[in-house]
Amino acid sequence: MDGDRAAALVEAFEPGSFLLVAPGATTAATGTRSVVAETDPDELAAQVTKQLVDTGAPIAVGALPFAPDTPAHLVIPRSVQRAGGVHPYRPSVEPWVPRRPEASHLPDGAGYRRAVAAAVSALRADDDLRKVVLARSTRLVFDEPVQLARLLPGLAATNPLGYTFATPLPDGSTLLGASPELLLERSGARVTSNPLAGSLPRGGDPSHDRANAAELLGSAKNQAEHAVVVESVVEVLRPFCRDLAVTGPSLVATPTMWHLSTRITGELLDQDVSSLRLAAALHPTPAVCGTPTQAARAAIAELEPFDRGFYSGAVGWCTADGDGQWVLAIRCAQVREREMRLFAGAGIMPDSDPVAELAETEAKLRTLLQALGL
Ligand SMILES: C=C(O[C@H]1C=CC=C(C(=O)O)[C@@H]1O)C(=O)O
Repeated sequence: MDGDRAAALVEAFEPGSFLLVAPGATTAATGTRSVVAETDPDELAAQVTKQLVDTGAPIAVGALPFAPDTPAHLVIPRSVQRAGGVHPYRPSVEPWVPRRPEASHLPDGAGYRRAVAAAVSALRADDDLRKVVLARSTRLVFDEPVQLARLLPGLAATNPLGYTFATPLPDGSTLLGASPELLLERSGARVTSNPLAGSLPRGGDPSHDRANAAELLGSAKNQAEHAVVVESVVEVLRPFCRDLAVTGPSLVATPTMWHLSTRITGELLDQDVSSLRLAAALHPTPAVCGTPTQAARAAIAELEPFDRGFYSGAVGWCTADGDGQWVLAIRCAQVREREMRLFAGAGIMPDSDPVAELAETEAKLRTLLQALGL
């Protein structure tokens, strides 16, 4: 059965290789024929297509970073295996149950609330600045190396609607996560994006949970935060597509969060434009950066005390014909030996409440903390 094949791919994961477990498809890639590391989006897409054509490899896989001056890390793999969806999925590998790690936070809770308050002041003082996404990072140090192969199956199993991924980074570390958000998918001429923005944590009991969902749908702040993202995705895709259809917003749930979600679909005018080129054009959407992009980037550089690296970039794959799937690198961590750096951000609007935004990042961090049993 295809589900069994997909499960076998998930459970055969080895550090250094690539895995993307999407709702209807599982993609695994191992080995490195070559790496494309470019900053310019046109050059990146062109080089990846050329290498795919030259080598005959079925797909390129990898990650785009957050910062525009950091090169992407795209790998032409030696071997690719693909299967359908894995869900419903019960892992047969024993989960990794680490002993409690040492934890440190950058910034700490008070520091994050101060950064949100500063962003709110900037947003209120400047009519052009509409939204800034501020992130924080939690560093966990375990007493043994992180067991990626025993962590991934559980992460995939508990996120059936999400995109569970692991991808190698240029410094030898791994980016691992379970993203709820599809940046861009291209299949032939058909293009789909599914921006999420505007969130509330899931409630503990069913009535609290339903109340949070209703509150999110009725929240003017969250609807405005969401609209900014949809507007930007439509604006970027419009020149490439005919017949853009926008459906939403509706609610989607992850195990830890409620999100506002809009589905945007279109038909490509020119099929020479690859999924990678489109993903690079969309990136960074206001779901991870803010709007306008340059001003939001400047605010992030001033208010976030760490380099995002590949967090809030994109992870995915692309064929020589240009088809592919790219998801936002969120609900993720960078893993190296005994260390995991988790990241979570929240969209800050002029009426954001620092306490609520901190709680939102705590809930987002739980995607990985729960998979670790913490
Ligand atoms: C930036 C993150 O989430 C984004 C995606 C969905 C909802 C978001 C929000 O409501 O703030 C964020 O824009 C993250 O999880 O680190």
